[in-house]
Amino acid sequence: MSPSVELGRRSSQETPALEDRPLLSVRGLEKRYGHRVGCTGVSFDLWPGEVLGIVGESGSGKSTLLASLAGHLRPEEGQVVFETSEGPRDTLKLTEAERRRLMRTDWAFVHQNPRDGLRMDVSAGGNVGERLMAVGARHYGDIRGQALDWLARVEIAPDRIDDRPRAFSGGMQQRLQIARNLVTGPRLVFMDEPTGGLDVSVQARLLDLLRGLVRQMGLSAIIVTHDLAVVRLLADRLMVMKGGHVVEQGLTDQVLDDPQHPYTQLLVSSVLQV
Ligand SMILES: Nc1ncnc2c1ncn2[C@@H]1O[C@H](COP(=O)(O)OP(=O)(O)OP(=O)(O)O)[C@@H](O)[C@H]1O
Repeated sequence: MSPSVELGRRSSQETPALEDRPLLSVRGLEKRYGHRVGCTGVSFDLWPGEVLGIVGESGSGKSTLLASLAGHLRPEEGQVVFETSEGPRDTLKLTEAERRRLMRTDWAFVHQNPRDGLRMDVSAGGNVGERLMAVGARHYGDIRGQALDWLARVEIAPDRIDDRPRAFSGGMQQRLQIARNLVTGPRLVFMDEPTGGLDVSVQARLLDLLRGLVRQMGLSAIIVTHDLAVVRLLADRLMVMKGGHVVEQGLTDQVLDDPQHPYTQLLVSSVLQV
């Protein structure tokens, strides 16, 4: 059985070819905290293999948007339509069991703090293997083999496979979290400040690694960051947020080299002055 989530069915007649449709289609998304706006009026399409960066100052609504897209928060308005292997589904209308299945199969979420995305009392190999088992893998030798392969891909030495993440550095923990998320070949990866909280040299190595994996695997990803260097390296397209609104979106190089909105101009020039 395909590891892709089984959600809804449409006949091939009414369903155009997969490549003709976005992987994720978001319309009019709004999340409020009481009277305070978290994010509002957010609409965009994400195409297969595309990486979208979301940038903005602290409090602009980036994390709220990401959490709303990934189903961690319940938005009050809007649609988040994902192209499942069985056809498009509005993920805001999934049952809790369907949503959890989606998070184990087609979707992955890389948290800023690896502790939120790893099981700290389970070995490195176990952390990677657990996600494989969640999609049906049962053969111990295969699971350990794939875990070893993925540890190598994220540059963790094979002799650390039985160590627990708390014995790892911050950078290693983040690389392990990435291996745990990517081992099942998700089709869409959400990343919340994946290089945040790391030393500059560790950040650079992680970014390099992420860029390699994104390209090799043709991953579709949505990456929230306040760091324009991260989106310059990773994102095909950029969305700039301010006060819960998207103020500008477009191709990354276009937005960064020729920003149209005064807020984006400020954001870009403040980085250039550093
Ligand atoms: N749990 C919450 N309860 C009430 N208001 C919240 C909550 N979480 C976020 N907000 C508010 O929603 C708005 C957007 O916050 P959000 O955390 O999404 O911004 P952000 O761009 O991710 O900021 P940062 O980069 O600092 O994480 C802010 O006004 C914030 O105060």
